Amino acid sequence: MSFSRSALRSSTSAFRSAVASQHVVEKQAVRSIALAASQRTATIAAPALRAAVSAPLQQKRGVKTIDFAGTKEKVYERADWPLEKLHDYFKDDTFALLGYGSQGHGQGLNLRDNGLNVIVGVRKGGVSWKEALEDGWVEGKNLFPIEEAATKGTILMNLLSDAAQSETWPELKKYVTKGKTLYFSHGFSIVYKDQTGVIPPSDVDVILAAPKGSGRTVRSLFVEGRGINSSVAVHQDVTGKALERATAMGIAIGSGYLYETTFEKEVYSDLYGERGCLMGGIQGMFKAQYEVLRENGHSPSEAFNETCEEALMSLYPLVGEKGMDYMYNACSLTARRGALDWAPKFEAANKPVFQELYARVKDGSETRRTLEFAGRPTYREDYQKETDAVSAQEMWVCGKAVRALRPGK
Ligand SMILES: NC(=O)C1=CN([C@@H]2O[C@H](COP(=O)(O)OP(=O)(O)OC[C@H]3O[C@@H](n4cnc5c(N)ncnc54)[C@H](OP(=O)(O)O)[C@@H]3O)[C@@H](O)[C@H]2O)C=CC1
Ligand SMILES: CC(=O)[C@](C)(O)C(=O)O
Ligand SMILES: [Mg+2]
Ligand SMILES: [Mg+2]
Repeated sequence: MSFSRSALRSSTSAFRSAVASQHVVEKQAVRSIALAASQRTATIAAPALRAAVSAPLQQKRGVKTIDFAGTKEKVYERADWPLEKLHDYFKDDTFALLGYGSQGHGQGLNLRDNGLNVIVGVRKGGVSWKEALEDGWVEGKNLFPIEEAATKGTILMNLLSDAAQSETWPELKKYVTKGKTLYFSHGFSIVYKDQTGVIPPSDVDVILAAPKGSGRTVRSLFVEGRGINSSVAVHQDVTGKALERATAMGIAIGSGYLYETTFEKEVYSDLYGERGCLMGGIQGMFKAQYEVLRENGHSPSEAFNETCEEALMSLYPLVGEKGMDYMYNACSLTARRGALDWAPKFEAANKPVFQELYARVKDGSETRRTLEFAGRPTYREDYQKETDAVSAQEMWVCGKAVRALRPGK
């Protein structure tokens, strides 16, 4: 008897998740030598390993309420859902992943590697269709036009673009029938229903697992045996099991930890964050700093190194790894003194901008703008023009040259 591809995949991914869980245990210093030994033999004894690893982990953990800086919040984790449990839980389900953008790619491949029954539904002949074929999805087997996938699926994963979700809803809602589960990775369509028109029938569970990062990272962390943080929420609970289902799905798509929230809180914070510190804010802050350096006679490379390169290659990764205080302590006393003095000034200057942004997210202005933009017949060209203009900024042209000089390139 030879190994089937999916059996192989599920045993290797079981190994990955076991190894990832192992990291957590290591950190807690409760790792036993016996477990380490079984980990080394995992490739030849995956089922035995799974049993050996998951059983003790289940007993040791199970913490559901964690104190985050004085506020207790609910968190679910991968150790609660060993692969066998996921397989059993979803044994009668077909995940119909509708859309194959950044999230469709990451979540779809992770579900597939976890050995779950997943099919992809995208427009035939579109860019996503081609990309899905390149990723090994097979037409007629696990790759279908959207309507066909929606018919076959028991769990409809709406991973179309947010604008396309509202555009396709009049057609798609026919397939959202009693007993199915409707899943999103964003609260957009549901929360801004007055703008999107997405109002699910009252006899289906409506759930969310929203990775807090790019779909590319959803995939790369999973492949490394780690897992992304995701938010998890329930909009409609018909079965009484919606939260459990959302949690199981969050793990199945490759999350490591799941943070419980609501659709509303998820979408408000997400739209706010990406416009702020995650994307819009850093572009604006970098550019302002760079320009003042240039206005004062500094060369492009000096301005870029002192603004972007040092931030991204040296100091920010330290913050990510061990916190702001660690990064401060890794810098000179001179730098620390100045940063402590200037941080409150930046905070005061930025806070009104953040307040305005949050209000615009909450009152629907930001989603209205997105839908209006995506509805323009020329939106692709318009978008390209705007991002080309960013790439053409001297700072990023210079950045290209600096990146090319990184040792090891
Ligand atoms: N990008 C990310 O990393 C994150 C995204 N999310 C959320 O996940 C969801 C999916 O986002 P993302 O993965 O970025 O995908 P995109 O927003 O890039 O959307 C891409 C998909 O939508 C399809 N699509 C677009 N227009 C239409 C249409 N009119 N009819 C049918 N299909 C259409 C595309 O198909 P085609 O190729 O055929 O055009 C493609 O498969 C969104 O809700 C988003 O907010 C959440 C967390 C992070
Ligand atoms: C990657 C992510 O989570 C974002 C920035 O919110 C998004 O792509 O919408
Ligand atoms: Mg996000
Ligand atoms: Mg977002």
